Amino acid sequence: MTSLTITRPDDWHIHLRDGEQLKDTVGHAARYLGRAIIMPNLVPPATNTQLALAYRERITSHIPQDSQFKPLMVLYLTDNTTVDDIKQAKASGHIVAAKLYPAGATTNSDSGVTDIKNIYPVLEAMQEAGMLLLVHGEVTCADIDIFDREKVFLETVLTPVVADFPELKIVLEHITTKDSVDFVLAQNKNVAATITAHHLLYNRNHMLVGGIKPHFYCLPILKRNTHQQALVEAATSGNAKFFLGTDSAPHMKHKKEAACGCAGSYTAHAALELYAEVFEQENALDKLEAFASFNGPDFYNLPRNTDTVTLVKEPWTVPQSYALGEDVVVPIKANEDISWQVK
Ligand SMILES: NC(=O)N[C@@H](CC(=O)O)C(=O)O
Ligand SMILES: [Zn+2]
Ligand SMILES: [Zn+2]
Repeated sequence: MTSLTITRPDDWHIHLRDGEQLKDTVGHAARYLGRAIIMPNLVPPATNTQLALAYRERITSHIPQDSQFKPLMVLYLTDNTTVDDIKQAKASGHIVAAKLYPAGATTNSDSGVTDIKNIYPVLEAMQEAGMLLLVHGEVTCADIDIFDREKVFLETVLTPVVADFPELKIVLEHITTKDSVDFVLAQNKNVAATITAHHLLYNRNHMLVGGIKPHFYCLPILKRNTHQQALVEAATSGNAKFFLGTDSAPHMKHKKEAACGCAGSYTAHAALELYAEVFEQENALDKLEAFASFNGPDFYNLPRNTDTVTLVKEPWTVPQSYALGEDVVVPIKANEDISWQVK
């Protein structure tokens, strides 16, 4: 196959950052995505409607005229989020979900939730309002191994939440383990998951064998290849519980290539193209449209996009970096070829 036309895709988990970086991150995201769920882990985080809507304005000011890109905003949950915060967010019409960052689990999560019980009234209000809960699913206990943090989160946090809020729609974001695939499959229709391109393309050997590769360091951390294989099977299965969320997370080059490097991998320069490589390898290009363009809006109860984009098989070489404000970001597959591009 040398050309593939699908319904315009959306990205159900992306980081655009803020300030001088926005023109660059929005530029990449707005090239062909219809919508994107914009992560709220800014400094300071977007913890209320006013902050989220102001952030939305800053994003939209960078969307090119000819793009139809639409940012979907997310509220950052803290121990202090109130039921009223949820009601206001829902009423705004622009905030479609709230995000659970266990405090300390990932980049800019220090203001996150320290104990899930602290937000039980908020989860109740979200369930009632029909607002989705997005989850960074890792525990943060010092004595739990970093490779086990997602699995332990399923057992100790998510299992009770699903039992206590059966009507709450939950997206387990950027899943990295077979445990999460099995968990999501075992739940009712209100539990789904996003999968990144980098977790489909890589496992921890890519990050650690032959020298440490900081641009593969993201959270949840890349796991062993058996987990990678389970993710590939889930993504390419056509099952409606799994959909596209790149978790494209730009960090300045010098903050990644450092003695203590930041977590996050940048994929927005080639989001759909990277997934296409995986789906092609699996002989599953016919399933790409469901994963990229149908399952996400269906789960969010939003209309599917009505126009199309076309991928063509014309190899190109990824630049070694892209502008990111005053600095640069090193993308996934820097200096390597990608066989697909969006026309
Ligand atoms: N995935 C990451 O490793 N980093 C993300 C945060 C997140 O999504 O957990 C970031 O904001 O940089
Ligand atoms: Zn996360
Ligand atoms: Zn993320």
